[in-house]
Amino acid sequence: MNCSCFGALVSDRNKDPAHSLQHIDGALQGKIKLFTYNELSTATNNFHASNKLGRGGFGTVYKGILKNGIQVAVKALSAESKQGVNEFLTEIDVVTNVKHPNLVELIGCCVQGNNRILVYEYVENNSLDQALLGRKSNKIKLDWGKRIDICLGTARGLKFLHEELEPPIVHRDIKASNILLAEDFAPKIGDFGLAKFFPENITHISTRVAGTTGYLAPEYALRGQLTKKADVYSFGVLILEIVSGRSSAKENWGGKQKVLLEWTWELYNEKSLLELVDPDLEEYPEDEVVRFIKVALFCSQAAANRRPSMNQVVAMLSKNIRLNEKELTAPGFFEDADLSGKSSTQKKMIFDSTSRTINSFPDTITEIIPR
Ligand SMILES: Nc1ncnc2c1ncn2[C@@H]1O[C@H](COP(=O)(O)OP(=O)(O)OP(=O)(O)O)[C@@H](O)[C@H]1O
Repeated sequence: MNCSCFGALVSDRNKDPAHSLQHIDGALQGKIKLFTYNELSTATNNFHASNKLGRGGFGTVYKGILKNGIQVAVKALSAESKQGVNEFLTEIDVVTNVKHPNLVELIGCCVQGNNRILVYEYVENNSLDQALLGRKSNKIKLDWGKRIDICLGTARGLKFLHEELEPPIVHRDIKASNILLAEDFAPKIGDFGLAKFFPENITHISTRVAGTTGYLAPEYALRGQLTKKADVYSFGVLILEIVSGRSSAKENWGGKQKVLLEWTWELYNEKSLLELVDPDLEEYPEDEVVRFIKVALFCSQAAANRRPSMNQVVAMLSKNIRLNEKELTAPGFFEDADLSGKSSTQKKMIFDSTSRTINSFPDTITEIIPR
């Protein structure tokens, strides 16, 4: 599937900073459903607070009902949003025509005056973040069966982005708040605002580091090297959250100052991985839970080239690939990291999110052996 319909438009805009939104509006005609501001204002009861679904880094999301009765999520980008017209177009470019049951569908947009609004399919059951890690009132009871489906569905969505699109898409911000749960709890990956086109013929894109601390792959956080394997790393951290019901953003797991991944490695070494399991989970098959945790460790290895592809991850989760444990080289992978020139905030972010974890990596990690 080809999804590069707006590439030219984005680069035109780069050349011409005075490029007007009206001009863009013209360019979008026929490529995506264009809503008027009035249509969306009516759908959301004038963007009324009672319809507010949440607020993200780029603006506020409202629930709306279109004239034809279809429910939508309307993401109004704030005027002061860091997401400029380029990113807006990138988001549209990336998600238009990209359809998969595990991806949130972009239905249309509105580019009128200074308004930049995205219209997505409405996803019923809030974000995984709220359901799993949120306040008690927002929490949803997710049994082991649902958790398997969420892991597998998310993996299939990512596999689609990485392996089945031309050019492939690296999401760049896989995290629990970007996984929405449908009525039947099927996961849908949303928020493609940070996604970039990723042609197969280059090994990585060196780019401004975006994404969320705690989920960031070390080579991406330290060197800005972005490959599909950065998403694989984040997905590994996400599996740990799903199995444990614990947030990767906190650093107090295992009774000491430890991030979730660090604690998991410790439990792995002690052969007590089941301690990680969410205390809210009443029944679960132990061997399967351990397998999922090990897949998470495969995914979040320090060395990007040791991480599996999403194709392999789907196979590992569905038990089509046998896991085998072998000696490997993870520690010291980033000893040569050059942090000169990084601001103290950048250094803190890097160390918080990655180095402490990397330093505690054991000598033995697992390798995938196809059956
Ligand atoms: N398509 C949707 N259907 C239902 N609710 C949605 C939809 N999209 C977003 N939401 C709700 O709006 C909230 C904010 O979403 P948004 O994508 O703007 O930010 P985020 O992912 O939480 O954070 P960030 O922008 O920093 O990544 C989500 O947590 C979710 O509760």
